[in-house]
Amino acid sequence: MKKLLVATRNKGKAQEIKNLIGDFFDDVLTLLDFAENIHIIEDGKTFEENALKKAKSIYGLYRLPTLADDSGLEVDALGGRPGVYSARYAGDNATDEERIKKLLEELKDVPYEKRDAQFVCVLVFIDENGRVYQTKGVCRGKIGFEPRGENGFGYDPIFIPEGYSVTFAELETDEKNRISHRARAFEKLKMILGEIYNEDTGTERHPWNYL
Ligand SMILES: O=c1nc[nH]c2c1ncn2[C@H]1C[C@H](O)[C@@H](COP(=O)(O)OP(=O)(O)OP(=O)(O)O)O1
Ligand SMILES: [Mg+2]
Repeated sequence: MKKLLVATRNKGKAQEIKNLIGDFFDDVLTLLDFAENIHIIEDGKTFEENALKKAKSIYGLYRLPTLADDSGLEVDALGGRPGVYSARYAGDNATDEERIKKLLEELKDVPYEKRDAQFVCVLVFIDENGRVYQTKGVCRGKIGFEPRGENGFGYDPIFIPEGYSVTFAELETDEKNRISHRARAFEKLKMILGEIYNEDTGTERHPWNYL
């Protein structure tokens, strides 16, 4: 019975991770399944630092295979903000709606041509032996002028991925999970998991190729 612990409290993110992880693990648990109220302070300056901190904190407690996802939205017109502060952009206890409202307000005078942005996802995986692996995925797009769609979570209702005219929240779950920043980071992670857990792939084990 192979377990994976996912160091997240975000329901939407947890669901996507369960859809994206594949069948390397029999059981995928998140912090939402734990009785204890584990709280990790995300004080890193980069997605990489925060993902590593989340993964190490949980691995240190349970010594089981552990995955952390640190992600966020970088808006070109704002010099990359909110970036690593995406979750806390409108204060610690704000809702997704409040974060979206604040971002739209900040961008109210920015024309469509200048509303480029990207979602970034950094995954850190620590295996049962304590080895650390990291992957990253980026998805470019535009910030819309008003929220549209009901699917997904977070900033999905205002993010229009490149090549589309609808928001992430208007896409079917499966479609978002084919093209998102998280999907791209998972494609690389799954190559690594394939090498760690299916030794018969015949490929050499050089995880740094996937950074
Ligand atoms: O696909 C996405 N679609 C919409 N919004 C997204 C996405 N991916 C990240 N985001 C937003 C949510 C949150 O405002 C921030 C991530 O912050 P981040 O610290 O990584 O996650 P979190 O605090 O919500 O949960 P946790 O740290 O427990 O995993 O970027
Ligand atoms: Mg967080």
